[in-house]
Amino acid sequence: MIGNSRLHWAGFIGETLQTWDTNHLPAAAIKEIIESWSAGIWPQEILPLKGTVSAPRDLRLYVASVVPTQTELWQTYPAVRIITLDQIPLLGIYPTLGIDRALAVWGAGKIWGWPVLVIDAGTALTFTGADGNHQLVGGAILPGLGLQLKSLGQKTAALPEIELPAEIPQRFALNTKEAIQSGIVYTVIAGVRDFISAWWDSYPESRILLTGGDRTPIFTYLQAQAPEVAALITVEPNLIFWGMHSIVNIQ
Ligand SMILES: Nc1ncnc2c1ncn2[C@@H]1O[C@H](COP(=O)(O)OP(=O)(O)O)[C@@H](O)[C@H]1O
Ligand SMILES: CC(C)(COP(=O)(O)O)[C@@H](O)C(=O)NCCC(=O)O
Ligand SMILES: [K+]
Repeated sequence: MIGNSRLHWAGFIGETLQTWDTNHLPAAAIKEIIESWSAGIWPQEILPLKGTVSAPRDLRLYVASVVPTQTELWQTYPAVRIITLDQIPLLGIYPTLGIDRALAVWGAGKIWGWPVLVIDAGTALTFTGADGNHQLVGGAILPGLGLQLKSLGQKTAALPEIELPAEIPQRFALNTKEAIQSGIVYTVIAGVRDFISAWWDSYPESRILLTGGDRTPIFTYLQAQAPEVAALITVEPNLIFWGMHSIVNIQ
């Protein structure tokens, strides 16, 4: 899965599933990976994996991407299959829906049941809901936690670029760093709670799944602010891969 910040990898290697993340890769690295795979060799220097790893010649590669320039780099690999929206049986998809959102909500519904709401805390923070008929209800998109911190740091003169706090911060802060942390954390958690509550108004029995690179901090803050809500949320790092797995199997 090619996201806006990183590449998310899942490999069925022998009988086991391994997952890992890398940065976006430069064209030269991708060329090397493709040459290795074409020769039946695992490119261990670029994609280090646990254990001894060989690769079947022309290893099959499924790519879903929300970054077209990155997708393009993989298209020279003969065994690549690009997953596109038309392959996802979700009803009511609109043409510009992110493939990551479609795969995540499809994977969530397939495994945890419908209706379902997915919260993906990645570069962007997205909500994506589908009903009992596997029909997209809709969703919302806002800047993710990292992007909010980064944009304040980069677009102001006086604000530093800081990290997310490990625990929920003090709400009324007396220094700049904690004021930024408080502002972002409390408004995002309030927003997340409001979207969940609005979703439950319409779909009271619905499962809610939380995924994405910032799932752990979001869940930690939610547990501190609203433990009764957090207790009803399922945190699942591999939602998109479950979606991909299901799509790939039905082809
Ligand atoms: N090693 C890491 N590198 C980059 N971002 C990370 C890392 N670990 C956690 N994150 C968090 O993950 C978020 C990006 O989420 P992710 O799901 O990886 O993005 P995307 O799928 O959009 O590429 C960032 O805001 C950052 O806070
Ligand atoms: C909203 C997104 C940028 C999220 O991407 P991510 O944070 O996972 O990198 C991506 O799903 C996307 O480009 N969507 C297209 C617009 C839409 O879904 O309506
Ligand atoms: K853009």
